[in-house]
Amino acid sequence: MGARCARRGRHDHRSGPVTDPARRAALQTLAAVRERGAYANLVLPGLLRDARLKGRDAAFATELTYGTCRAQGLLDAVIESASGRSVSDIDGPVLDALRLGVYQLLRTRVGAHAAVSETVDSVKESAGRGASGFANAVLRKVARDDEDTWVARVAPSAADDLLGHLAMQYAHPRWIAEAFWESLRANGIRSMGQLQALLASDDARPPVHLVARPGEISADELALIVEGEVGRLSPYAVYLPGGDPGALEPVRDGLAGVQDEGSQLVARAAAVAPLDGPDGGRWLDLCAGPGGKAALLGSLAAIDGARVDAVEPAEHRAELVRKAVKGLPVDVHVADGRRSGLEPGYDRVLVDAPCSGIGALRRRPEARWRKQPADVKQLTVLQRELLSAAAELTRPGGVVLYATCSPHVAETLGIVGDDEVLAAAGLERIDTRPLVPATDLPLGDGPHVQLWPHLHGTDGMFFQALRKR
Ligand SMILES: C[S@@+](CC[C@H](N)C(=O)[O-])C[C@H]1O[C@@H](n2cnc3c(N)ncnc32)[C@H](O)[C@@H]1O
Repeated sequence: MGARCARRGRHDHRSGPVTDPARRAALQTLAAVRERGAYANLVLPGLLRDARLKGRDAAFATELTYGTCRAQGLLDAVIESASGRSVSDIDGPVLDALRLGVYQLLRTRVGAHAAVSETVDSVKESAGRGASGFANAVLRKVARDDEDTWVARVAPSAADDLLGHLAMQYAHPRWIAEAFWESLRANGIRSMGQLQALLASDDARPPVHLVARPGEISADELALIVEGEVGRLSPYAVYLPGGDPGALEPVRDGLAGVQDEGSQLVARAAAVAPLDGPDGGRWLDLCAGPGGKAALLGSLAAIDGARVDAVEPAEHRAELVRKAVKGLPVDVHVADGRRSGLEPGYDRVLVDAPCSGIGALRRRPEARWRKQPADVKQLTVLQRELLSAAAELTRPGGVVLYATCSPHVAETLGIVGDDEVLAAAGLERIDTRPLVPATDLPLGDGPHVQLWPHLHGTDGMFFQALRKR
């Protein structure tokens, strides 16, 4: 279930501006997401700064904004049921306010009176009296019942359609819940309880993971400084209990960064996978932007005396890679990975392929409602082409590490589980599980690794190591 806000009716009695600054920042972000396809996590921090919101107020605004984005499908179903109107017939600013209001009513401990009156006031301000009367009627109706009652009303019945029910309950588009279920089964997990746990953890506020840069600081030292907890899987991971990671001294000084633990494991696997023959120190990151894995690979390369070429076709993303790898033995190339023009003979090649990203939805609040099943088909063509380009650039006995932040079968086993694709590229699968440091957590039957938020606490990363014949 979504994380609950701990604040009750703080904004009941106010003077001054009609909408309080936290809700105003949330509404502005929701409008940017709806009108211009903005990313909530890129828009909100600037608005918080402009409004000088800090500490608990910033946390409140963040929870409202991201929670409302994540839960949109469920909120819309409730709004449609309570209003008798399709959300497509409701004006954008009114719909934003209703979503924010319904989120507060169903998924936070904000008092009902505050949630309704704040929403009604903001609608009056943005859309006039008539619209505010409509918002008032809808919210009062929603406020009569709790989340479970509304889910029972708007979701398919669990007895007839359990997957559809769970998708609505945990605010996921049905096609994504179906893709998760297909992937769980392909990974030998056949219980609907596991699907439920996966959707629930994907629907909750994600923990912040830090990476302690190898050669700069250890995870133990970092955990001590930031009062965090050392990670369970990656030797570089630290879990941050809360607060703004950008404000931490080790992050500001470049000793640590923000990176999901699963992504850390991928970069590490690319650096430690066993080669046939000695490592000549030529490493390649073929899909590098924005540079999180390139930075970790670069730190490991520095220790091993290796050098990394990092390829990224989008100039603005290549610039992010340059910033991320500053001071490390990494050369950034703006190029299409399918025809990079680089000299073949690499010992290690990471293909962190462009993918649907449905394994990392918890970190991208609005993404699940924007993605379409058709995106996947197009991406699989590109994924195959990048894998084949990677194979051509790898020396015999070298390793290609294919990874996605998606568990979708078409993007994972559909690519590296396809014997014809691998034979054409001269690649063979090697057991990837030993590339994850010893753990009690289940890693499946291999030879790939599929991580899951509910089992491993990471994003849903997939990776498979492949040896070039
Ligand atoms: C999943 S992201 C990589 C994330 C990155 N490895 C990191 O850890 O920060 C995939 C990247 O591939 C890039 N990309 C898209 N098409 C590509 C192509 N034809 N060749 C190489 N990279 C491509 C995208 O711009 C995107 O930056």
